[in-house]
Amino acid sequence: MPGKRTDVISWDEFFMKAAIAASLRSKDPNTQVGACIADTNHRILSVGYNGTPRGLGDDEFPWGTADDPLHDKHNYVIHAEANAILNYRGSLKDMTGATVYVTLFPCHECAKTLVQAGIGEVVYLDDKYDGTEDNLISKNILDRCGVSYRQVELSE
Ligand SMILES: Nc1ccn([C@H]2C[C@H](O)[C@@H](COP(=O)(O)O)O2)c(=O)n1
Ligand SMILES: [Zn+2]
Repeated sequence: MPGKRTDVISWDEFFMKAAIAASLRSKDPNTQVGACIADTNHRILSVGYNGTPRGLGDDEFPWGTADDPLHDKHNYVIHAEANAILNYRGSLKDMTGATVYVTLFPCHECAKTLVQAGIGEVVYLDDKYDGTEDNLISKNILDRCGVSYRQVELSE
């Protein structure tokens, strides 16, 4: 009788790959972000990616940045983490102790939202805005609110 397979992917890898898959739906030409929220029983609660609000078609949306705030994508896009929380259709009142897997370290607005949703841990892939003011505020919020965070590397 053959033995069981042992070279299965880890839970970290599984959920991060789900987040990466979600990011592939993003129409943002510069930064595509995906998020996957998993509970402590290794069940996926929700996924999301950075995109436009319903009613603002992401195909027609001008995905640029501009000095004029009216024409800057940052003021319109819903972030991947926020979409993952908003997309949740389960019956939990909050996501206490759940982990969010996100392909980019959360911004400070998402950090606040994740805290308030009860997320206990952030696992991230990239931290390309490390050291920026927004990134420092985000880490300050997570630290002060007792949300842990760690970076993962994928083997391939
Ligand atoms: N944790 C994050 C950070 C950023 N986003 C989104 C917001 C924008 O669509 C894009 C960032 O664009 P960039 O300033 O790099 O041109 O990523 C997110 O969803 N989650
Ligand atoms: Zn954000």
